[in-house]
Amino acid sequence: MKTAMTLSIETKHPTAVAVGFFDGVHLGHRAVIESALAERKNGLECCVFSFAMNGSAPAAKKGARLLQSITLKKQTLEEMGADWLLIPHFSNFMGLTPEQFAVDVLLRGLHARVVCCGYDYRFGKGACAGAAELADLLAPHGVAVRQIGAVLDEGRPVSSTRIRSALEAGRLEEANRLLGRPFAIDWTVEHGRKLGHKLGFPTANQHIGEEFARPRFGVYATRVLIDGVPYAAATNVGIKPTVGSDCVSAESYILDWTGDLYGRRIETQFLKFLRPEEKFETLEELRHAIGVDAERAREAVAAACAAGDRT
Ligand SMILES: Cc1cc2nc3c(=O)[nH]c(=O)nc-3n(C[C@H](O)[C@H](O)[C@H](O)COP(=O)(O)O)c2cc1C
Ligand SMILES: Nc1ncnc2c1ncn2[C@@H]1O[C@H](COP(=O)(O)OP(=O)(O)O)[C@@H](O)[C@H]1O
Repeated sequence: MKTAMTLSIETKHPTAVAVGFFDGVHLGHRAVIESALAERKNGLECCVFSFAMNGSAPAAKKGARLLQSITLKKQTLEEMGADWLLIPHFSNFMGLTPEQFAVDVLLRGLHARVVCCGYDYRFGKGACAGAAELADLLAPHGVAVRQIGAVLDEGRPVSSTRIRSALEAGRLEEANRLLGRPFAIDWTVEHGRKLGHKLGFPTANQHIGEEFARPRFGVYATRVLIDGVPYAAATNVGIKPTVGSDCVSAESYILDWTGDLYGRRIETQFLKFLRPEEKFETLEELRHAIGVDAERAREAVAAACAAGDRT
């Protein structure tokens, strides 16, 4: 998959373009992207047109915590089989009229023959246009627009907002079901206070930035991928009230693994919520609790693998 931050691609090959921000690449997003991917059999390349929100964002997305880093989004789309991922800054096209976006970007820049969008897609300056306007603008050029209906779960549309709420409330199973795979973070491992080694449970610390979704504070059974190899782990998300911390992090004690992870990017996939984060009276109580968590995590990860959960 080729990735660019531009509003055009460097080949003249005709494409099927999936348009949307696609935060989390959940089941609803997948339906839109799969519609574009299906055009590969007709000789079109599949191009996903997303964007980055550095400083400017569509009104509907302002302040929303993101479900996924750009690296995880790229990885997911690559696994799905997209040929192109475009992630220009939103500010590079937010001022375009609907016609400029349709003709200059989709048609001339991306050589679109088919454009696939979601049930609530908006575009053009101030989000002034939708799928019907897009179809009207592109039909004279022989470009088809497909609007994909909402994918429902328990009668309600799957949405990034719904997934974020489920995560924050500790309803991890619901979040993972709507995502179609486990919620994951892939931040670089940072140094902590070196207390983990003293407790007998070294932890790989991944800081969760302000702009990203935070699962409910507590302990989770997780799968950690180190260079793509999966290991069971027990991960605490929160502020470590027993020892105190000024930022939110995910700290994973990785079972049956030893080595140095500082500065390395690991993927932590959340499989099961085990318990809320607690303030313990003593470090000995904390140490004991982590030992119990580790065994529960081992069982939960084994059960998830046995149930055929994606690795
Ligand atoms: C499985 C697990 C569960 C944890 N649960 C808690 C908890 O309930 N309360 C808490 O204050 N810290 C909890 N922690 C975080 C520990 O306080 C932290 O890992 C330890 O202090 C080491 O910190 P360091 O990485 O800065 O050295 C947990 C850590 C792990 C790995
Ligand atoms: N089983 C393991 N799980 C997690 N980290 C491990 C493990 N074994 C060794 N490490 C290493 O130890 C570091 C964590 O040690 P710790 O004492 O908790 O220090 P810190 O306070 O910097 O997190 C990790 O970043 C990693 O490099």
